[in-house]
Amino acid sequence: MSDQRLNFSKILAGFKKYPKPNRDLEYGTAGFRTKADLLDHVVFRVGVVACLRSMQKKKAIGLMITASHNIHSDNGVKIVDPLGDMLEQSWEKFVTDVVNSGEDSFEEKIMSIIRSNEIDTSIDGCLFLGWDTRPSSEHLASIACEGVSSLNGTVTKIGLCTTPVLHYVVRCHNDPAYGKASVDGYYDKLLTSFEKLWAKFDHIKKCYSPHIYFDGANGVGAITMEYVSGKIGDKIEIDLHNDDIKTPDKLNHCCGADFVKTQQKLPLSIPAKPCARLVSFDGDADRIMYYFVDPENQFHLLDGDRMATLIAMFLRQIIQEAELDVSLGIVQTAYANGSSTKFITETLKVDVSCVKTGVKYLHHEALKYDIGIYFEANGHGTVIFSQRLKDEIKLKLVSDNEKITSAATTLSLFVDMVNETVGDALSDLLIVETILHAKDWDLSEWEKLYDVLPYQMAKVTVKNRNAITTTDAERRCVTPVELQPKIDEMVSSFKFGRAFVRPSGTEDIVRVYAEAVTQAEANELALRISILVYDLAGGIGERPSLFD
Ligand SMILES: CC(=O)N[C@H]1[C@@H](OP(=O)(O)O)O[C@H](CO)[C@@H](O)[C@@H]1O
Ligand SMILES: [Mg+2]
Repeated sequence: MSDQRLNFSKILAGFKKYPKPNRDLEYGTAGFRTKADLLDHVVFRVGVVACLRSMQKKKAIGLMITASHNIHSDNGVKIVDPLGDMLEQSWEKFVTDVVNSGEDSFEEKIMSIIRSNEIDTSIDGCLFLGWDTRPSSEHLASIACEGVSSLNGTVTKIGLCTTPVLHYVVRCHNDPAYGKASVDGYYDKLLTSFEKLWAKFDHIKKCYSPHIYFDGANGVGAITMEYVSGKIGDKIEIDLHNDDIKTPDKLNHCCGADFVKTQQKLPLSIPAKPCARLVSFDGDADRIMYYFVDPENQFHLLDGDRMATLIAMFLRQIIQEAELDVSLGIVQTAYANGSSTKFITETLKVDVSCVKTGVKYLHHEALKYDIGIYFEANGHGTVIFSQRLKDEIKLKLVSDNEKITSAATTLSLFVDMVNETVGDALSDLLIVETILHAKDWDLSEWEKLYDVLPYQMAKVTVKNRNAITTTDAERRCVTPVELQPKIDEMVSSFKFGRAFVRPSGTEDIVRVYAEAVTQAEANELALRISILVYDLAGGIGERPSLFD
């Protein structure tokens, strides 16, 4: 181990320059995320640890500065592992330890990471850095660079980009067979395969309308779609809205995928044009929502569950046509609507599994299938394909049977249109548009696949949210011990009732989810469970009330 790189005085200088406030932070499902002005010390230290991770893996690592759908004054940082996936879980603890350490203990913490991971510190750390449109992002990115430099690592700045672009570029740098490691390479791969697939299904359309109204959340997704619109505008006309990235406080304000999903209503400035196809991205363009307003002015949402089922249905048919013997499965979380799970198992007859909230859990589970489709209900998801599947497709492409080669070509183009590294709103949009176009469907046809059960989500503030622990993919509560029996009793009095509670990984609250046969009952169940949580798990602030 050469100690030349380990110039602790350089790291110490950064620790002194960016002092840590009193409050400790934890690397959660979304990395570190909080008020932007509390993050200087965090990004410096994350730069240091990410550099160590790069040395350990002898591969490039990514750093993304974003707080996704949060308010403009927040920010955050996430580490991307060499294959473009989320940081391995064992390292979440290392990075948390360093971020929270004092000036007197950081050296020991860093040495312990180096020793326990047998890191050869003579290796050059290599990082790719991206950031979103937030006013604080560039400043934080430059401090992250200082952290990396303190270990003499090198940084390639991708600059302003979506989260999925950064994941993609990191993957391609380490695995050049996956694609060209640049923003242009990303667009080129996705859009070229989209155009070719489009041409395969270019028959007369009765139902599919080549027009979408797009909500960019006034974030980086708006820039993406402006570019994409110029490339595919001859196929889909994209009407851009919420594309003001110059006015910071507009970011995610009453718009974006998270707003649409949680509020179940139109975002600002999207026209309530009956039956038009409406789409929202979130602030860093890794989530997407489809929705429409019917002629009676009712709002209809097509969320992550809907996308997973649409994709499974399409791919199941193509793999049958290509005569491929491969496994196909969908991965969901407890937030997936009960009707979607029923439809997948009983009608589609596709394997479905449920995992804990957080994309890393879904991604990991999806790796078990040749085609693993994973989506959180909130619109974050993608599809991953095994090497075995990719090899089988190649064999089918040279089959003598025209139907088989045609299906294999479709599948091969589909694979290239997917950003397998992480949920990607653009890739998901291209996938959904391709399938709707191929099926000649509008959103109401898509919606007819199954009826969703009305649901309600609520938040309860408690003294210590970690007093709530869960099991069975967060569907059952273990502590406080008296809570789950009471939830069971409450749920049993509601037809098709289902409910669960879990501590949020990104906010200091407990989340409550309830489903029932009518909206009024789902609302009531959510409220009753919220009161249980408040009473049994140390609620603070105002007690949820049935009469407010
Ligand atoms: C109900 C919900 O939407 N939860 C979100 C939210 O996590 P919480 O742990 O619920 O705060 O943020 C995560 C990171 O973006 C995302 O993966 C997850 O789906
Ligand atoms: Mg996001």
